[in-house]
Amino acid sequence: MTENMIIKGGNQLKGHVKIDGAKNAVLPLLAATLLADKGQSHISNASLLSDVYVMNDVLRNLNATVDFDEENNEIIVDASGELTTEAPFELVSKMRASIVVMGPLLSRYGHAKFAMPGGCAIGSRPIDLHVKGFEALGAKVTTTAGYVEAVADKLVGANIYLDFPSVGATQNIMMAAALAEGVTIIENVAREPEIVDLANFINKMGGRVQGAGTDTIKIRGVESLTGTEHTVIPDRIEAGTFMVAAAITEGDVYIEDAISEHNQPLISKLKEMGATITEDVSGVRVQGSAVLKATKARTLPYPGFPTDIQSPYTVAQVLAEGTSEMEETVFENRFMHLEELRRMNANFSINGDTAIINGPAKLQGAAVAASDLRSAAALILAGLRAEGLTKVSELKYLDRGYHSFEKKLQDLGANVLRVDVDGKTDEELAALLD
Ligand SMILES: CC(=O)N[C@H]1[C@@H](OP(=O)(O)OP(=O)(O)OC[C@H]2O[C@@H](n3ccc(=O)[nH]c3=O)[C@H](O)[C@@H]2O)O[C@H](CO)[C@@H](O)[C@@H]1O
Ligand SMILES: C=C(OP(=O)(O)O)C(=O)O
Repeated sequence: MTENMIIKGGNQLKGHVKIDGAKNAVLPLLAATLLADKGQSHISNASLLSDVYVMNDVLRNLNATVDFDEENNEIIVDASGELTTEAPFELVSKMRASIVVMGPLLSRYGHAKFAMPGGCAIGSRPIDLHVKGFEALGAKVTTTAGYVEAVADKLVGANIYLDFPSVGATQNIMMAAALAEGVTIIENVAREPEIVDLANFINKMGGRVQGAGTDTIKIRGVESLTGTEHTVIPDRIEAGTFMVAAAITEGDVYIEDAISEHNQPLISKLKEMGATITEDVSGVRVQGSAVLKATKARTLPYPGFPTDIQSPYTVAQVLAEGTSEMEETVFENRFMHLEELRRMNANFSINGDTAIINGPAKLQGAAVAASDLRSAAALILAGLRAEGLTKVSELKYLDRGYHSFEKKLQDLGANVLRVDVDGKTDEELAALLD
């Protein structure tokens, strides 16, 4: 069976969509549950994403008990028994974010051995900053035969400066320091909302983390941590994806649970394009305009324009009148979706880390393949504005970060279906959408 998303463009999106819990928040929260040697952790608003299932398996493989109540989006983790401290290649290779499990294991047991995560389609993804942090806390870190191993008799608080505000390194070091002796100060840390969510969780467990959301985090190590209850923050990238969907279809969509403060760069860029955006405490309403204006944007760590919304947003730039620019400064290979969009009639050139996009393109439906989760979303958005049939393959990427994406789009009036395309002609597929 080969599933594709098939789309016939032209419909304006109208109505109301509710955002799920953030992938990039729930994954480190699940890792942090391993810090608790007492009690259970109850994580609610956990989205049914393939990455979440993989992280649950990573925890189970380490000997934690994990129950996923899918009806209620709640994950209950009991890590109070003895855990193992090694994660094999088969699991780590499924999801590089599993590396954030090292910090909690090192903190609690003074040992963690993990298969080195490789790069991925969006770029090389080293872990030197994670390692530097572990070493500063007193661990000896070695890399042999594809595994990275950290060992410490005792972790002791330290001052650490990150050369780049890496999200994963900030999380890993924060968790490693949670049970270390004394005070750790990490400077030039990532300031993403998901970092704040993790700090709040550790503090509810009995930890002492200050400053999350600023560029310096201070952690006072404690003796032990206890499982607690926590609700995952809404996914700002899923919210942003629906904001773009509304803007490019001249739609009118209320995105419930979108926290506008978490999406300011995107909101301001969509307004610059001509969209009308109204923010309130429960969500964000986006009304698209008939003509989109060209913009220039550059991805940066938070609170800059997020790299994860870059691919969906460039679809709006492809459709905008005039010459737009997108500079990608975080990952070196994150324009793969544009090459697929070229097959749908997008007009652009790439100069180093900048895409120069000439619009407005009159998009034509085509068969296109996703190469990472945000390119999957971007190609589906492009299909919403393309003439004729668009077929997006490699949906395994989409499932990493978007739950029920097609259902949510259908509810907003999009002509989209997720179907097994094996043995079906384009005419047969197009007929399914009529
Ligand atoms: C699960 C999760 O939360 N994933 C997010 C997280 O990934 P992740 O935590 O992997 O991203 P980082 O912030 O660490 O990476 C950003 C940049 O720093 C570089 N780097 C990182 C670590 C390191 O030790 N050395 C180093 O050079 C990376 O190669 C990359 O160029 O933040 C990214 C940047 O916002 C997002 O795109 C991902 O969606
Ligand atoms: C790049 C992403 O995730 P990950 O770091 O898990 O690959 C993303 O969410 O867009």
